Amino acid sequence: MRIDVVSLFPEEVDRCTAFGVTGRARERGLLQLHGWNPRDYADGNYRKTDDRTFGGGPGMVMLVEPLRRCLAAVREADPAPVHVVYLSPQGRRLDQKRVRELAAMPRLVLLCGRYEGVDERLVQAEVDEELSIGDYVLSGGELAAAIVVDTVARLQDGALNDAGSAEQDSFEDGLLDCPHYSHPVEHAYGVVPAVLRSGNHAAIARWRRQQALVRTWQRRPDLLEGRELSKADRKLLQEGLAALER
Ligand SMILES: Nc1nonc1C(=O)NCc1ccc(Cl)cc1
Repeated sequence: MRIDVVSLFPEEVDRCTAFGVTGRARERGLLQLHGWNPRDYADGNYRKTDDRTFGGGPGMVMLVEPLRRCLAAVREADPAPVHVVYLSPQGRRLDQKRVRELAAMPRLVLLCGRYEGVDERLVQAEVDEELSIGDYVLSGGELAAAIVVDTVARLQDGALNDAGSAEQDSFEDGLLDCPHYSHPVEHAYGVVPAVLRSGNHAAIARWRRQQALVRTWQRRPDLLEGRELSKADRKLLQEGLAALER
């Protein structure tokens, strides 16, 4: 998968995705990341990329023309069709379902804004999708872009070892993850649940599913709204909640 990042600070996304699973996916060529700076496509001695906003008020707006030229160069750089994503608080909220869809695309272009915004005419003419990582305001779109790169990189074939891909499948079905434990079995902070050391894989899978259901019910009931739980899941959840009462 190829991702092109358009940003006044392309190195920020490069550095945020150069480590761990994402860094390895890049080293293995599972993900190619290219940075582009609209300042390289701006005119004049100051290579102006922003200017005052019409209508008055504080702040500057990113100019349409340097971005247009930059995006033309990005499209030109590879024959694969692009899907242009603009990161902003006005976008649709990113979730794992959309991450999976983005991860299956051959190319993504991530447009990172700075200042108060991007000239709306550029957004209307060039952007396929506006995405938000949450209801708060960052100083620029770069950290949001890095999150998109991270989430799609780990879904590339070969990015996670087998165990990792199994682990992410459990989370993928829209529930919160179950608790995890490792050595030592006994510690001042508590003991590892016996079922996890029983070697009974069916019981372990059942316990993990029950924990995921109970946690989701307690912490993120919104994830269960409008979701038809199977009979088995409903039983697991009820049993798990009852156990908390005891
Ligand atoms: N929340 C978010 N989810 O995605 N992006 C954000 C965010 O705050 N971007 C900051 C931002 C975005 C565009 C411009 Cl022009 C300036 C600053």
